Amino acid sequence: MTPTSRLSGLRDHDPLERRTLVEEAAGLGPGALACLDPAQGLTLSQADHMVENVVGILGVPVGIATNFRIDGVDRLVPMATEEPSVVAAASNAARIARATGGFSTSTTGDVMIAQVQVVDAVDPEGARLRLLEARDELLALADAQDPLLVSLGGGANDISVRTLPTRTGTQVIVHLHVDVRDAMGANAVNTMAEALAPRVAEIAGARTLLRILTNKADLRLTRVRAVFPADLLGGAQVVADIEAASAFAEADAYRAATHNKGIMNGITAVVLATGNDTRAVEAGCHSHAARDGAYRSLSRFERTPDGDLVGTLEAPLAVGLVGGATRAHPTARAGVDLLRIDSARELAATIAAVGLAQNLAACRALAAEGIQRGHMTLHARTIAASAGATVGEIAEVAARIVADGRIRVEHAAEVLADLRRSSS
Ligand SMILES: CC(C)(COP(=O)([O-])OP(=O)([O-])OC[C@H]1O[C@@H](n2cnc3c(N)ncnc32)[C@H](O)[C@@H]1OP(=O)([O-])[O-])[C@@H](O)C(=O)NCCC(=O)NCCSC(=O)C[C@@](C)(O)CC(=O)[O-]
Ligand SMILES: NC(=O)C1=CN([C@@H]2O[C@H](COP(=O)(O)OP(=O)(O)OC[C@H]3O[C@@H](n4cnc5c(N)ncnc54)[C@H](OP(=O)(O)O)[C@@H]3O)[C@@H](O)[C@H]2O)C=CC1
Repeated sequence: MTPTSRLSGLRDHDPLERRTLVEEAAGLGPGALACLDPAQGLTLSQADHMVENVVGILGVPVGIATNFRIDGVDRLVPMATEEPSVVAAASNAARIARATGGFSTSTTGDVMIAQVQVVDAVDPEGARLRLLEARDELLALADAQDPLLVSLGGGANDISVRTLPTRTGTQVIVHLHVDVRDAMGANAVNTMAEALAPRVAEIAGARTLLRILTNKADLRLTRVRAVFPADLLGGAQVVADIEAASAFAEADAYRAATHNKGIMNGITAVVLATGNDTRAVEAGCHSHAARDGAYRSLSRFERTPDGDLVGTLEAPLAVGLVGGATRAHPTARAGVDLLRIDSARELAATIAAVGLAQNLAACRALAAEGIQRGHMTLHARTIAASAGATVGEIAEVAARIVADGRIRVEHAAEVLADLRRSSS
C-alpha cells in the first residue's frame, strides 16, 4: 500500500488503535512504533547515560499530525507537545494545503558555522588578510579532525573573516563553514574550531578566545511554500484578513513575537519528537527573525492572482538524523522511523512545513472566529483533568463545560461533582 497521511477521523480512535492505524498508513510493520509507548520508551538507565544527576523522566504527549504532503510525499509527523489544539491545527492546515498539492520546500544546504574569536590583534585588518591567505591550510586542518565526515562528502568548505569593533577593542572573527551532512553538527564543528585556534592565533599574532558554533545557522536555511484555497479557508474576506494579519506581524515586533511563537509550536514539537536540540533551533529561528535589525515574522501570507492564499516561511533549521539524542533515545528513533526520511534535509523540510501549517491555522482562526473556539474546545479536556476528573470522566466533563460556554476549572469541578452525584 502506498503510504498515506490522509487519516480522516484519527481523533475518533483510542491511542493504541491510532498507533496501529498510523503504522499501517505509514507502511510500517506491526509494532514498529512500540517505542512510542511509555512502557517501551526511554528507560531510567538510558536517561542516566544522557544527562547528569538523573532521578526521573518527564513524559510529553506525542501526537501525530496528519494530511501532510511535502515535496510530493505523504508524511505522518510526530509532534511532542503539551499544548492542546496544536496537533489538530497543523493537521487541519495540512488538509487544506493538500488541495493544491501540499508543501514545497528548498534548502541552502547542510552548512554549519563555527566562530573563532581573536582578540588583542595589533593589526586587525592585517590579521584578517593573513587569515584569508591561509584559507586552504585552515580548511585542511579542519578536515583532518573529522575524516568520517569528509568521507561522507562533508567537511570544511570555506572561511570568512571580519573585524568587529567592540567596547573592549577591535576583534577579528573567523567563521569556519562546514558541511555537516546529516548531523546537527555542533560537536563536529566545535571540535574543528578548537583544533584551528592555535594556528589562527599564530597567523593573527594574537590570542583566541571563544571557539564555538553559532546557532544563527543562516547557511542552513530551509524554505517552505504552500497555497491554501480561499474557499477552504472561508472565502475572500478571510484571505484578505489573514494577509492583513501577516502584514501586522511583518511590521510589528510585538505581534511578530506571537506570530513566530505560533510557528515554533509546530517546529519545536517535531524537533523535540525527533530528539533534536530545541534550544539551538529556537535560537536560530529568532535570530533569523531579527536578521535585518528589526524583529519580524519568519513567514508571510499573500493573496495569489487567483485569490487564494500563499504562505512562505524561511528559517535556519539545524537538525540531524545522526548524533545527539536522535539515535540514543528510542522514542526519537521511532519518530524518525515514522517519518520515513533519509536525510537531515528531509527532516528540516518536514519541520518547516509543520511550522507553516501551524502558523496558517492560528492566523486563520484569529482572522475568522478567533482562537478560543478551537483552542479552548480542545483545552477543555485539560481543564477537566485539572478539576480532578478521572480518565473515564474527562470527556463528559469537557463536553459539558464547552456546552455551558464556561471552560474554567471551578465550573469543571461543579460539573464533576454533579456528575458523580448523579452516578452514585
Ligand atoms: C482546532 C481546529 C483544527 C478545529 O477546526 P474545525 O474546523 O472545527 O475542525 P474539523 O472538526 O472540521 O476538522 C478539520 C480537520 O482538523 C483536524 N482536527 C480537528 N479537530 C481535531 C482533533 N480534535 N484531533 C485531531 N485532529 C483534529 C483534522 O485533520 C480534521 O480533519 P480530518 O483529518 O479529521 O478529516 C481549528 O479551530 C484550528 O485550527 N484552530 C487553531 C488552533 C491553533 O492554532 N492552536 C495552536 C495553539 S494557539 C497558538 O498557536 C498561539 C497563537 C494563536 O497565539 C499564535 C498566533 O497568535 O499566531
Ligand atoms: N547548539 C549548540 O550550541 C550546541 C549543541 N550541542 C549538542 O550536540 C548535539 C549533537 O551534535 P552533532 O555534532 O550532530 O553530534 P555528534 O557529534 O554526536 O554526531 C555527528 C557525528 O556523527 C557521525 N556521522 C555518522 N554519519 C553521519 C552523517 N551521515 N552525517 C554526518 N555525521 C555523521 C560523524 O561522526 P564522526 O565523529 O566520526 O565524524 C559526526 O561527527 C546536538 O544535537 C546538540 O544538542 C553541543 C554543543 C553546542
